[in-house]
Amino acid sequence: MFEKSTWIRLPRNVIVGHGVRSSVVEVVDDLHLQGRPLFVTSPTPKRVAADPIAADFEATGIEPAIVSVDTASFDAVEEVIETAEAADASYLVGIGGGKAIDIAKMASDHLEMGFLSVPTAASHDGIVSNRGSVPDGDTRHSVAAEPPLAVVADTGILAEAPWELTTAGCADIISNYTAVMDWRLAKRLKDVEYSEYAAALAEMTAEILVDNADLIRPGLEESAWVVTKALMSSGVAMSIADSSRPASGAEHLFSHQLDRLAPDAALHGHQVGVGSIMTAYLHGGDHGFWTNIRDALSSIDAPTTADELGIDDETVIEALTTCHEIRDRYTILGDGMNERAARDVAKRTGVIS
Ligand SMILES: NC(=O)C1=CN([C@@H]2O[C@H](COP(=O)(O)OP(=O)(O)OC[C@H]3O[C@@H](n4cnc5c(N)ncnc54)[C@H](O)[C@@H]3O)[C@@H](O)[C@H]2O)C=CC1
Ligand SMILES: O=C(CO)COP(=O)(O)O
Ligand SMILES: [Zn+2]
Repeated sequence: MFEKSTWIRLPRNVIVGHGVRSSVVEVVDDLHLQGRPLFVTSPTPKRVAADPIAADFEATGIEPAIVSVDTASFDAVEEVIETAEAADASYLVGIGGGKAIDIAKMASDHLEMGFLSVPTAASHDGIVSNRGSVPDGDTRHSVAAEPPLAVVADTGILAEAPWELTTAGCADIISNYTAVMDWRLAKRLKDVEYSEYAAALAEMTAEILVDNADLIRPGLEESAWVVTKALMSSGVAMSIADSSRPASGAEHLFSHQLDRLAPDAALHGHQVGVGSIMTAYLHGGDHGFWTNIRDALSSIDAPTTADELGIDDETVIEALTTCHEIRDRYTILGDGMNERAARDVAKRTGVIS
């Protein structure tokens, strides 16, 4: 008897393009959302997006509540939940980088309220996904959360964000190559749940981004367009899989461990990019495709070495040898690398000197 079933949760409206920031009010109307919104943001995104969007709401007689969060933590999620209850908010709007959006996602999951995702940086592929990532004890990876009802991505705002945020988004996408290799390996060795559609979409997204690398240049609004579409597509792959597997393998374990060992040293996307160079090497050896990953990253100005990440060599080795422990996710790292092997891969790929 056939007993499989699947439930794919995706946004109903996705609006991307120049000046679409001013469509948020209309999108809320289209979704039939009533009452007062709570904006979840952080200092710069508040200035560049949340305040002008609040003015649009005020012009219609609705005064949004606003909470500004600085770090991705359960305390911040709690603060948002309390603010939403105190303000009698009926839905949330996450406005900012990955952390603000993740906090909004997790709080809305808890509050059983809808939320909208309004990215101000094309820096990560959680813009659309139904995953939220907040450190919890010894873990640091995404968990199931509320998917956005709608995404409003204004390419004008995204193009004006610091360039490194965009290159981080590109690197988060390029890392899909190794994430999917890890997923296939885990399917073969451990028979984990696997979706060919989600894997193909994640890989194709990386491929299209790399093929369009020439269009990705600082200050070009078209770059924001190309990168944002890729981030959306990668997020959809995660939603199809109902897992971050299509976009997160050992390179993400490495990055999550760096977050714990060297907090705030580098952007998420940049860390996973460097991780991906090394895990590509582990998958393919000397003649593998790791040089393609490295070259794709450097073609869009993303870091390819520990030095460029601002992280010292020994921290890289520590992260490589311990990161398999932070999550029950089988990858090319297997049951862990020893120090000699870790030093060897990091040196051969030029990540450390
Ligand atoms: N839930 C998911 O599926 C995923 C979650 N993530 C999570 O997202 C986070 C990484 O996101 P990021 O955006 O890299 O970090 P972030 O949210 O910390 O943003 C980096 C900095 O850029 C600032 N910023 C944002 N927009 C700006 C603008 N327009 N102008 C100037 N500054 C601006 C932010 O305020 C922040 O200070 C990590 O916590 C990661 O785990 C990443 C991928 C997927
Ligand atoms: O960053 C992500 C995908 O790019 C989310 O993955 P994690 O589940 O490893 O946090
Ligand atoms: Zn990521």
